[in-house]
Amino acid sequence: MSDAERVNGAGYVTVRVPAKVNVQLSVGGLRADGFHGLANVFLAVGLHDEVTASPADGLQLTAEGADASQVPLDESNLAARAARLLARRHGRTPGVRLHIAKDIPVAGGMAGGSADAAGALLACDTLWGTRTPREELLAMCAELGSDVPFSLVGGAALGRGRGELLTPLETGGTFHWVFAVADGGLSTPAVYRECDRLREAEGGGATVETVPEPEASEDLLAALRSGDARALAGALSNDLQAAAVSLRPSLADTLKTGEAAGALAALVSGSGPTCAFLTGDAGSARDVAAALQASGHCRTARTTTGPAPGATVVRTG
Ligand SMILES: C[C@@](CO)(OP(=O)(O)O)[C@H](O)COP(=O)(O)OP(=O)(O)OC[C@H]1O[C@@H](n2ccc(N)nc2=O)[C@H](O)[C@@H]1O
Ligand SMILES: Nc1ncnc2c1ncn2[C@@H]1O[C@H](COP(=O)(O)OP(=O)(O)O)[C@@H](O)[C@H]1O
Repeated sequence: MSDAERVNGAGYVTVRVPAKVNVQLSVGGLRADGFHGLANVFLAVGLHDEVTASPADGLQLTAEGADASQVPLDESNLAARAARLLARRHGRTPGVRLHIAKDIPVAGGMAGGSADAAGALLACDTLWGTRTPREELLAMCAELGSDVPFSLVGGAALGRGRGELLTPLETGGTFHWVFAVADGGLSTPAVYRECDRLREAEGGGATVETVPEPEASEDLLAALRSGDARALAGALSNDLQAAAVSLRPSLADTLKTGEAAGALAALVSGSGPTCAFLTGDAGSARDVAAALQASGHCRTARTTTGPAPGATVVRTG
């Protein structure tokens, strides 16, 4: 029997996966394995990719959406790597066609590739009827990338280690955000390297011997719990922001434009170059987005809310 016939009745499975913003990204020293220890507070937001898995004899990959041309469709694609990893775990061939409907900016600091990896794992597990235990799925996510476990889980969570060791966090309300999407991405490893370079240039060193172990901010966790946007605005932080701005100085103008238009706070999302603006309500978010759009300091400005649920099966047929 071919993989195409071995599908437990499902013709396709579509999984929806959210983007993230890091409301706190505290970066520790460079570890011997090339990663940095983090206190990474993730918030999932309502920009989504959808990954559809359907039976095929080999592994096929397609993508659609405004940024689809920037998505690698070779072996390096994180969704394809996820399908191969799951197939290997269950001793089967990765017979699947994966289609990515891409709405998360590519290389934008919003974990779009991680979203597709988590989406492909859940879609293939559902299509193949392999019923992988949640803990094993999370371990496979961590193998695929530091941010991938959070894409599966969604909501809000503290990521320790390199970001893969998650503790879910309570949130007391909905936060309104604007995201200024830049033209072109930034490479995550390059931004971490720039962070290390800046630390060394300041004379402090950049390794675990010299940089203190990062900790989650109690004020930030309390603001998330209470749902108080003003309190959250006062507690937002990103240790990679200076490095992202150093590599892309125009981001400073983008951040200022959103603040001047009434955002409660502005910060770079993860490794950037997407800039995130926290606002008090939906109306203020629309105003900030309009000002950003009119300024020409970004390619496009998107309004949305968080927290959003993690990877979810939304359609089967
Ligand atoms: C910066 C963050 C913040 O959430 O996200 P993005 O802004 O890229 O979305 C993450 O740490 C990105 O996580 P992810 O994109 O999954 O990274 P990985 O594939 O695991 O690692 C890619 C590379 O980034 C660097 N890296 C990543 C994670 C980490 N804790 N320390 C690191 O130094 C390493 O150079 C590593 O080789
Ligand atoms: N499914 C995917 N979607 C987007 N990028 C991917 C994917 N698979 C691999 N990549 C690679 O990962 C890099 C980082 O992309 P992405 O996850 O969108 O950004 P970030 O790490 O800034 O959140 C891209 O430049 C691309 O080469």
